[in-house]
Amino acid sequence: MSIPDASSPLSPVSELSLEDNEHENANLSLLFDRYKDKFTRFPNEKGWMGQNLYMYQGFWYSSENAFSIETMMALQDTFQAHSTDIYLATQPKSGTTWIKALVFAIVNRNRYKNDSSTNPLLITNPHKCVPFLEIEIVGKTPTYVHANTPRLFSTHIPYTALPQSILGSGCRLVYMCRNPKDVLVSWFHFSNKLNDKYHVQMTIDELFEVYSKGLMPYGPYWDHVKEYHKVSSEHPTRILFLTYEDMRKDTANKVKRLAEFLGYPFTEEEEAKGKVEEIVKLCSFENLKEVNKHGDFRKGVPNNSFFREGKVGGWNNDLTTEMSQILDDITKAKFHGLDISF
Ligand SMILES: Nc1ncnc2c1ncn2[C@@H]1O[C@H](COP(=O)(O)OS(=O)(=O)O)[C@@H](OP(=O)(O)O)[C@H]1O
Repeated sequence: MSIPDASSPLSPVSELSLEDNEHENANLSLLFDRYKDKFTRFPNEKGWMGQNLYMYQGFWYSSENAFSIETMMALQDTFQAHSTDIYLATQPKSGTTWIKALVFAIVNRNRYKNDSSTNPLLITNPHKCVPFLEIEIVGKTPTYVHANTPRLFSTHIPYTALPQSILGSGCRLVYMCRNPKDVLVSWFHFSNKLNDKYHVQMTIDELFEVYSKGLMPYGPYWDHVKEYHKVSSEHPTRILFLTYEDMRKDTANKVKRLAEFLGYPFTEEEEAKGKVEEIVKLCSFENLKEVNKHGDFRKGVPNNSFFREGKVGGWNNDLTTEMSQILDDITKAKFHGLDISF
């Protein structure tokens, strides 16, 4: 696989923008109406933010937003993967934004110079550099993803619910997971930044209650991780399984591993020139937080809501000893016999 060089046509940064518009919303509701009859008959329960979550093939989905059960069903019916695509899969709050930045930076390292007038990572949210798979299907097609190869997408969809064309395409997929206690606490702070959008607040006790039952969008957390872990151990050249904690501990070596896996290994010359460290710095929490101080990713979702403290083990400040023990017990039972540690 060749590395795009500086002579490849550049995508203007303006093309990376994925703003809502009325026309797209109309297309979206037409498309989604098709699935309503079906999913409203699925088992449902109240979960995150008091939303009705629907159970489909063992996982819970919300409805009527871009990350919905309708979107997932529409993707299953229509999405066409390319064998050169790269997919980044995560449970929400597990480091999605970071892995998007890293993979975008690795793949495009010869396309964008490290200057703040051209490099998208110095201008915009990593979520706009690597679109969610969901956005593609709802008509908000960013020109960037078609203009450049490989196409980069991210998704929170569980492995078994991915569109068949992804499963059969032979493309590469990176999965990143994170300590479920830090994931819960990250959800907690993020959710309460979305008051304008949802007009609800959840206490940590309320969130703990639904989270530990798996009643979150794309939950249960544990089953999501287990599925990707299993397929990664069966197909290690196609699916790379990473943890947020390992990435944090040894970012430079993990970036090299990631680059190799993706087919974009660093040359000796690049390493000697400090290219790996440059990418680590470009995608660091501090840098991305600074770039995303202002503005909204979507209506009611501020860019800065994706950058809180980026710590390993920060759950300590918000969870009680009892909550921690309950989550540890669930994790121990669910991950029994698997080499997953945080
Ligand atoms: N560059 C970088 N390095 C390390 N950590 C980072 C980085 N960018 C974001 N974060 C932290 O990731 C948490 C948000 O998770 P996600 O990006 O998965 O959220 S989302 O699913 O896209 O909504 C959230 O974690 P918490 O700080 O614990 O809430 C972010 O702070």
